Amino acid sequence: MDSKYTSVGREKEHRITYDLKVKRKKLSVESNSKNIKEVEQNLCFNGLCQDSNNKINNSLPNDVSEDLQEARKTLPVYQVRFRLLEEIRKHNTMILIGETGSGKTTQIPQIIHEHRLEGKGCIAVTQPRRVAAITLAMRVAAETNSEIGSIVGYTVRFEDVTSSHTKVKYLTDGMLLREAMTDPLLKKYSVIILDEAHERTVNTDVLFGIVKLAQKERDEHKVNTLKVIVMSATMDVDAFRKYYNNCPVIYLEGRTHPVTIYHSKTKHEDYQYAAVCTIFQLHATTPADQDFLVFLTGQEEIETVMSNIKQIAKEAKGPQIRVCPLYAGLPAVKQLQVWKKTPPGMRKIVLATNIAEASVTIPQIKYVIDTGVVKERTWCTSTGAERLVVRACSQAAGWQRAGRAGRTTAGAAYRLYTAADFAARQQHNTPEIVRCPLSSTMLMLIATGMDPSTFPLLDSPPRDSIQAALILLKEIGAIDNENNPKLTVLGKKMTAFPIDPKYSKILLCAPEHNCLEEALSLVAVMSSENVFHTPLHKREEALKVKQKFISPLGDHITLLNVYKAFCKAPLKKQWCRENYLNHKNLSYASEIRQQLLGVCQRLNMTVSSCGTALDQLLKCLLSGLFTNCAWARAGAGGGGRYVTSAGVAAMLHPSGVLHAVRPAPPAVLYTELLHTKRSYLVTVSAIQPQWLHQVAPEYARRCRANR
Ligand SMILES: Nc1ncnc2c1ncn2[C@@H]1O[C@H](COP(=O)(O)OP(=O)(O)OP(=O)(O)O)[C@@H](O)[C@H]1O
Repeated sequence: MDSKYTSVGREKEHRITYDLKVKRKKLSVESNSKNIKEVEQNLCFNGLCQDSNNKINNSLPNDVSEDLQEARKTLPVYQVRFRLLEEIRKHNTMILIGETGSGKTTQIPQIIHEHRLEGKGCIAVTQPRRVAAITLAMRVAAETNSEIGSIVGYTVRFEDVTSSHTKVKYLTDGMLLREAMTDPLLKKYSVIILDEAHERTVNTDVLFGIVKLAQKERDEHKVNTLKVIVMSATMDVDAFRKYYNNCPVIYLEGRTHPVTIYHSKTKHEDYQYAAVCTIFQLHATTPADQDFLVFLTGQEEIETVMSNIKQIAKEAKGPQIRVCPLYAGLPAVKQLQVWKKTPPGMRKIVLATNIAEASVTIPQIKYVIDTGVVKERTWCTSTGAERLVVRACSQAAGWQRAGRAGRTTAGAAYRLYTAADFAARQQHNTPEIVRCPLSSTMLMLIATGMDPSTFPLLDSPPRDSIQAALILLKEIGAIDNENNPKLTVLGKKMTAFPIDPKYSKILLCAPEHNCLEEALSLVAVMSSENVFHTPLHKREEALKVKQKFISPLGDHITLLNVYKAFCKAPLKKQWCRENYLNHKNLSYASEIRQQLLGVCQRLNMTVSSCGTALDQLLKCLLSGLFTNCAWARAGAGGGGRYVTSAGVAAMLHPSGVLHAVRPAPPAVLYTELLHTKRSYLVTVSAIQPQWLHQVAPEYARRCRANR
């Protein structure tokens, strides 16, 4: 037993101390054996089995009523609200651990507000993902019987649904960071709840430091006290506790509904195939009102599995199926369709990336199918190359995924990997801050008046990453120097845009090139996902159709042509289908454009068009992306081989329009450097080498000297 930890238990209303690790093990208790047996019989040909050690269960009643108020009362957090309030009153910082679905995110802010603990201030609850922030706010508004945006609201990128009356605000961690740029002490808030701390997104990691410093400074200057609550079901408690000066850890026991966990008996070579098999095995044997949630790695994979399901469903036994995709690049309206009830007799199958992994409740999900993989972007500081890797997710992610079942009724999670595989996985997520480019983060830190070299981070990123980010910011003119950086006038304007600083630089330079109309469209499309849809079986046809959009200047102008044609098309969905374009991604781009235009208007920028003078647009692109130049390699036989300004040998990506052009242009501008088996330049345009001297003379001189 360790006196560091406090447990507030449903059955134990008095304070007890536990060693958390022992406690977590104790949660894995015996399950309902009848249930397991039935499932085993139905699924035996897929090699799935029940693992009696990895089952979440509890002794709570299973009688969730339709009435929201009654439902609240059954949640473990609600049961211990008075003890919890006492702890919150007593401590200004605390860590709160509680099972998935126990009511941390929906109940704690409400309980604080019901007892007016926030005083004149507001309660902020941060979420790593926008879909979680929106749906949680909607749920809590419904529970408090208030209109969304009044007492309970949300703020996510490009959308603020709050008012002066808002007391409980769900917001993405990125949005709270943006608020910190104008008010580093976050004075508006008296309570900040940092939820899903285990996710370790770069924004959450920075926020940990921002609130820690804000709290200290507010204490020192006797500004209203800031209470900080760090929450998760699966976090690395010891590391966090140390970071927050040995603050108390409150452990909340119990969950409302049990979740039984099954592991595959054997390893699956093809997890997509295993997922589809599992879906149809369950589909044939379970009632229609029990929905499925399947975790996959990305949009393309989701679309492939979706089309497989639709194909097989035509002949499969079982109820009618509605398949709903859920991934970050999906327009907000489409994401929220996942929460729409299906008509009686129809089963919903949600195919999601890890954006549905934490925080969200999709009410009818009974079964979670966890492929156990995640797609992660990693980045190389020295070359600027990004790598997209599909890798095994952490144990914490596995627990979170399982926790999406058992929210409104008992559920089960089918892990398409073995128990031994699970046991061998890393316990916690690798912090994003150690593997991603930091220019946006550094810009935000500098904007809040922090010194990047002394800023307290839970895990420090490699020194090279910080240095590379500062050099880039200096080069694009956002800061005055790298050692004691201050924002320039341009840098200050860049912070108004919630996008990569290279992209905001493009927009800010656009008026002088007379091309803000086009730059907005292009930046919006580049901020969305791939707009081309090239099905394998119709590849030739799709490529033929693409010809009508192609510009000899390269991929950027081709993308612009697509976007312009999309805007003009009257029947957009049908038009996209006929032209092998992704309707969802183009609609999302149009949403982003609208929001970016709003920022430009607030900054009084002149929105004009360069018409056919597309050189102007390319020069403007270069003003933000000049560090992304590459030169044709001498003696490479004009075969599309290039070397980047960082000295990386790379080829034009075969999907690009310049790939087949001979002779290959002497100099190009690229959006992305991607490493797979080889290094590729992705989304490329031809440029005139002298343009670089015009838009970034200092950088051009250095490049020439290095070449
Ligand atoms: N949109 C919703 N529809 C139906 N029930 C909901 C919804 N949101 C929350 N609930 C109910 O409230 C419970 C508590 O949800 P809450 O998000 O507060 O839990 P949590 O402890 O924060 O979980 P997690 O750690 O997974 O984020 C859910 O298990 C579910 O029963």
